[in-house]
Amino acid sequence: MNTKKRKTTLTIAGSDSSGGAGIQADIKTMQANGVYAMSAITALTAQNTTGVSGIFEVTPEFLGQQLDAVFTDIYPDAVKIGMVASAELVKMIAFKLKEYKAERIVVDPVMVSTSGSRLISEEAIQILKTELFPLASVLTPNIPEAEVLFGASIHSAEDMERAAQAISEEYHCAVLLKGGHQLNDANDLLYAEGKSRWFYGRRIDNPNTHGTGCTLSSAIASNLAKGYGLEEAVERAKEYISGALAAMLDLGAGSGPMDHGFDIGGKFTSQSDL
Ligand SMILES: Nc1ncnc2c1ncn2[C@@H]1O[C@H](COP(=O)(O)OP(=O)(O)OP(=O)(O)O)[C@@H](O)[C@H]1O
Ligand SMILES: Cc1ncc(CO)c(N)n1
Repeated sequence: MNTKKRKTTLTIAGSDSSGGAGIQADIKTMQANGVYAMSAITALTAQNTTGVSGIFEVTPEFLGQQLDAVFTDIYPDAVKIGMVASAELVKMIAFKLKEYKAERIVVDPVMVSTSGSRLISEEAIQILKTELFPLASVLTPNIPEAEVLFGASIHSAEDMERAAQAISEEYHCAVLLKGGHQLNDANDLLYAEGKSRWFYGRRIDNPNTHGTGCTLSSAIASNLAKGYGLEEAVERAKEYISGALAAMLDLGAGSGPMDHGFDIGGKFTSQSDL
């Protein structure tokens, strides 16, 4: 009998019925990056490329049950956290991650969907800061989220540097400030262990950007699970998202999903470089 092992990842996030963001984007990304994907769902959303029409949260107890089921059996090598709408759910996640001593935690502080719907309460943002950020290996805010955390607006590369450093120092974790909301380029800034590094991206002329944030954070978690250091994990994730956007999939009436099936030559799925 020939059996094999595989590196494992867990996404703790909301479901997107249209499959472009949330749990579905995370699982597609993890699969495409060669790791085994598991999920603990915080909420169901009724959502498509044009907007979010409903949110149905699970109870904190049921989220806890999902986390117990995963951690006591197939222990994840890395964890990605996405949409968590309420303070009680955030508290449950923090409690379980500490109980199970989870490592390699990527926190995407999802606040508003690509289509403009609010996905988190004000109270939950406060609890995220105090309970979950300190457990993170890296936080991945976009520019509007970083403005909320930094408390000032961000208009330039220098503003991004100041904000990433301030957030990193305040919450004692690395920060990847994503530049997808800039007009002319798609450069992301990593601030970790007292130094910053830019990851330059060519801006791809594709209006279908539903789930870019979920995809990037899941690709980073996959790479951390595979054993890459943070900088290399981000570099490879940036390459992955650029490829998924450049594949120019066009589905739905609004901002459509990316293409996770573009991995020509198995560069991302390969386990041989581990
Ligand atoms: N048009 C684009 N061309 C190239 N890269 C892009 C483009 N849009 C976003 N990205 C990249 O996608 C990643 C996600 O960034 P973005 O700022 O869009 O996240 P987000 O706003 O959290 O995503 P979401 O829309 O899912 O909430 C970053 O690496 C960013 O540079
Ligand atoms: C469920 C879910 N998580 C995250 C996002 C962010 O784009 C979204 N639109 N939906």
